Amino acid sequence: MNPPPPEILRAEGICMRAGAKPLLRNVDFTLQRGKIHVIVGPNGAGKSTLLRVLTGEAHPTSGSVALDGRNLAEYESSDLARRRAFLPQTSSLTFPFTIREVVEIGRLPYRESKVATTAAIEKALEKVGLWERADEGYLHLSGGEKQRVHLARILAQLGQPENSVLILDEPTASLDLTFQHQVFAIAREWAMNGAAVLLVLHDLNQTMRFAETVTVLKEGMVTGQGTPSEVLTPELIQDVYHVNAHWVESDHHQLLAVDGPTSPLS
Ligand SMILES: Nc1ncnc2c1ncn2[C@@H]1O[C@H](COP(=O)(O)OP(=O)(O)OP(=O)(O)O)[C@@H](O)[C@H]1O
Repeated sequence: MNPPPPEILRAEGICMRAGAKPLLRNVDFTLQRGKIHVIVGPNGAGKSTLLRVLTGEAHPTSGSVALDGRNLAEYESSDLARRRAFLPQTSSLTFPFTIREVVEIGRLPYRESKVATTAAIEKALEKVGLWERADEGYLHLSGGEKQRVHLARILAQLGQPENSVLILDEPTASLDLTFQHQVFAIAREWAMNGAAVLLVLHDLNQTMRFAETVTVLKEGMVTGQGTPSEVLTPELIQDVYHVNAHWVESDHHQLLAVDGPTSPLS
């Protein structure tokens, strides 16, 4: 059997408005199997809005999103759920579930035996370091622990990695250093197994280190797209974030040294 084509998701000419306010302006975007793509941009640039369009949660005012050449709207919801999973910045859940039960929600798109469900839950919870605590209540967990449970839930939701798109919105925001690295290890592992991984990040150091390709959004428009070292130049950073900064070589990585704002914030 031929391997699937590298491109898995294509968004073309995405425009989104809220009333008269343009949120996204003519955004083009592709995701490749086996690669980590990162979206960066200032607060309010439209990153989360774009993710909601790419997952099919929000409908663009114009433009289209296709997964393996088929418009998202043409997929059965359970088929789509097995193929793309989305971790939003925050997930609200107020019912007194156990950790295991929250992750089990990820298996709803599957018709399978109890044994298979338990195995999938265990595998996902092991990845985020919470298997030992599977029977604890979810509601009393810390913010970072809850986020790890939801990460396990969406990992459990996905089927074959090479047919999957894993989308995480600021996944490291509430995590300590250990679990930040765990999230990147999970993202890398899924990409190595053939998934397309899409992350929204604010940290340009993490972006430089983990992204194969990057899209920079500013005021709903793409202002840069390509490899991190091509795109994240001091000039672009100054234009987008209004700070003077330069990259410094450090052992195996590049680190961003921020010299300060280009002008005082008003
Ligand atoms: N339904 C809506 N109605 C009106 N405005 C909206 C709506 N959804 C988003 N916006 C606005 O669109 C802009 C982009 O929001 P979005 O959440 O996509 O930004 P973001 O780049 O993810 O920001 P952050 O980095 O702060 O998370 C914001 O100004 C937001 O207030």
